[in-house]
Amino acid sequence: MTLTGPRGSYDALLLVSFGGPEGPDDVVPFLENVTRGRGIPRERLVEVGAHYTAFGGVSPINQQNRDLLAALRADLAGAGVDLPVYWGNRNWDPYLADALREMRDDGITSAICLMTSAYSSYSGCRQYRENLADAVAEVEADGQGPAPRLDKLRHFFDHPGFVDPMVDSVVACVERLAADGVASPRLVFTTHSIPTASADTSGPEGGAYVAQHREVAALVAAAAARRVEVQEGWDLVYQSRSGAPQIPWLEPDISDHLAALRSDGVPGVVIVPIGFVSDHMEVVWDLDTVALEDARALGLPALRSATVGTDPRFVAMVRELVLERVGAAEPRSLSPLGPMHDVCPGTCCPNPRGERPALCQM
Ligand SMILES: CC1=C(CCC(=O)O)c2cc3nc(cc4[nH]c(cc5[nH]c(cc1n2)c(C)c5CCC(=O)O)c(CCC(=O)O)c4C)C(CCC(=O)O)=C3C
Ligand SMILES: [Fe+2]
Repeated sequence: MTLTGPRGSYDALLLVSFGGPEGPDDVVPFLENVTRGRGIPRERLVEVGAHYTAFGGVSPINQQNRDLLAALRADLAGAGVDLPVYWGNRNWDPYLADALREMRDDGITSAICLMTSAYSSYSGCRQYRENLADAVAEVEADGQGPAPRLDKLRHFFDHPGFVDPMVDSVVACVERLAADGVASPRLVFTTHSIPTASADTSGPEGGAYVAQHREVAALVAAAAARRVEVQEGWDLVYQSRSGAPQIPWLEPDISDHLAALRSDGVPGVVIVPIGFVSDHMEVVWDLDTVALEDARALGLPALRSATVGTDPRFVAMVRELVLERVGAAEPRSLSPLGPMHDVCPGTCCPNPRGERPALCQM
C-alpha cells in the first residue's frame, strides 16, 4: 500500500490533468474556468468555443485520461507495485479538490503527482502547482483533517518512454508517404505557443521551454533518420496561439510555416506533435482539422504522427518515474538537459501575474 524507497514514500499516484468539457452546456463554463483573469480576447473564446462545439461540446481529453488511468492501474498491478491511482483536473470535473477529498477519505497521506505536461513553462508546471496549493487549501477548509502531502514527478520530455513511441510513429508516417510516392519528407515538430515572456523565464535558468522542445525534436529526428529517409534539417513550430494580439507569442505559426515550406519546394511533411501527450483538442482541431487542411490546400502532402497516448512504453515510464522518485530506479533521460529536477526552484517558471502559493518547490 505504501511504496517506500531511500528517497521517499507514497501511498498513491495522482494523475493531474487539464480537464475539458463533456457536453455542449459545459463549454462556456469550462472556458471561463480556464481563462478567468487572463485577458483572453472575447473573439478568441468564441472561436475556441466553436472548436469544442464542432465536437459536440466534448473534449477528447477526459476519455484519454480515463484510458491512461486504466492503463496505469494495469501496468502497476502487472509489475507488482501496489499503488492506487487517483485523477483530478485543473479546469473541469473531476476537480483536483474532489480527488484530494477522495484520497483523504481513503486514508491517503502522501501522493506523487503526474502532470500530463512534458515540458517546463508557467502553463505546464507552476500553474499546475498553484492549482494543487489552492486545492489543498480548499480541502483543508473542510475541517476534516489534512489533505495528502503532494510531490511531483519530473518533466519527462527526454525520457525514452516519451520519445521512442513518437519515433516509431514518425517512421510509420514516412513509410506511408513513401508508399504514396513522396520521398524524403521534412519533419515539422509542433507544440503549444506560449507568450515569449513565459518562454524566456521557463525553467531554472530561463529558456527551458524552447530548449527542451529542441532536444526532443533533435532526438526524434536523429532516431527516425537512422531508419527511414527524411529531409536533412527539421523545424520547430508553434500552434494554438491565444492571448491579445499585441503580446508576442512563440513563432512561427504552423500554418504560416507550411506555406513557407511549400514555396521552398519541400516534397512533403510529417507533422510531429511533440508538445502533446494525447490527441486532445489542440491536436484534433488545430492539427487534424486546420493544419492538415491547410497542407491539402497548398498541395503539400502531409501526415500527422501519433501522440504517446497509452503506448505501453509511456505507461511503463510513469511507473519508472515513480520508482525513480522514491530512489528505487536509476533515472533515464536521453538529452543533456535531463534528468529534470522534481522539486522546482522557487523562482522558476514565474507567474506573469505575480507570485501565488505553489506546491512541489523549494
Ligand atoms: C503550454 C500549454 C499547454 C501544454 C501543457 C499542458 O498540457 O498543460 C496547454 C495545454 C492545454 N490547453 C488546453 C485548453 C486551453 N488552453 C487555453 C489557453 C492557454 N493555453 C496555454 C498554454 C498551454 N496549454 C496558454 C499560455 C493559454 C493562454 C491563457 C493562459 O495563460 O492560461 C484555453 C483558452 C482558450 C484559448 O485561448 O485557447 C483553452 C481552452 C487543453 C485542453 C484541450 C482539450 O480540451 O482537449 C490542454 C491540454
Ligand atoms: Fe492551453
